[in-house]
Amino acid sequence: MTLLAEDVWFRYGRRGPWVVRGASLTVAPGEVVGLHGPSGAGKSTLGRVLAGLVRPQRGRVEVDGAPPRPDRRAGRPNPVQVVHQHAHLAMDPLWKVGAVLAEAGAGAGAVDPALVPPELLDRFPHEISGGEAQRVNLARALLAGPRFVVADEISASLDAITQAGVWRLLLAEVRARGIGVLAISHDGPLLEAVADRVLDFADLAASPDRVVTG
Ligand SMILES: Nc1ncnc2c1ncn2[C@@H]1O[C@H](COP(=O)(O)OP(=O)(O)OP(=O)(O)O)[C@@H](O)[C@H]1O
Repeated sequence: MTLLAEDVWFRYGRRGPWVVRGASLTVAPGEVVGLHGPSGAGKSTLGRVLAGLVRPQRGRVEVDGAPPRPDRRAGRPNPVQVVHQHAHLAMDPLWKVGAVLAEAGAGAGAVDPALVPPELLDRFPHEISGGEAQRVNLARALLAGPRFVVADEISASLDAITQAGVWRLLLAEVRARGIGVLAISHDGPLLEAVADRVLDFADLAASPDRVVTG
């Protein structure tokens, strides 16, 4: 089961500039692939395309031969889960952490206490730190039983020690479960430290003679 993007083109609106221009990549099970590039390059957009949250105008995205999407009839979540940079924004401020995780399917003992310590469960999002909130979001994504995780600048707002802790926990979980990760960041050294290989967003673009016009 591989996450595959082949010659993907994406733009916002019918006349907007191409943000993703002929990108192709694969992420294998258990592999951590870094995606590096400057701010505004289109990395998050490509991440959203890979998770099936938006459809490319051209090209294809597949997980094991099928587009990534939830199977609501079978009650199966999307096999590609996204974790975003702004952890607190991804949580309902009126829901306690325990309720957030229960909604994601957490039964007793389903969440590794190293990831979300039990004392956090009875707190509201504004009562936990940014690093703790990001760990809750990682736990929520993992509860969906994903085959792949798009980790989009997940540690950009955290200090170095908290950043290292979040990555250590995520890498332990994905290695243990054979989950593939696309780690998106503008931080090259971070990606070199956590990823098996690092792709440069600029290198994913089609050569100039293949650029689509119109
Ligand atoms: N919903 C949207 N509608 C229109 N344009 C958008 C939308 N989202 C992003 N863009 C534009 O697409 C381009 C790529 O944005 P994107 O967020 O994918 O870049 P990025 O490389 O992830 O940047 P960053 O590292 O700052 O998050 C930017 O020019 C941005 O303004």
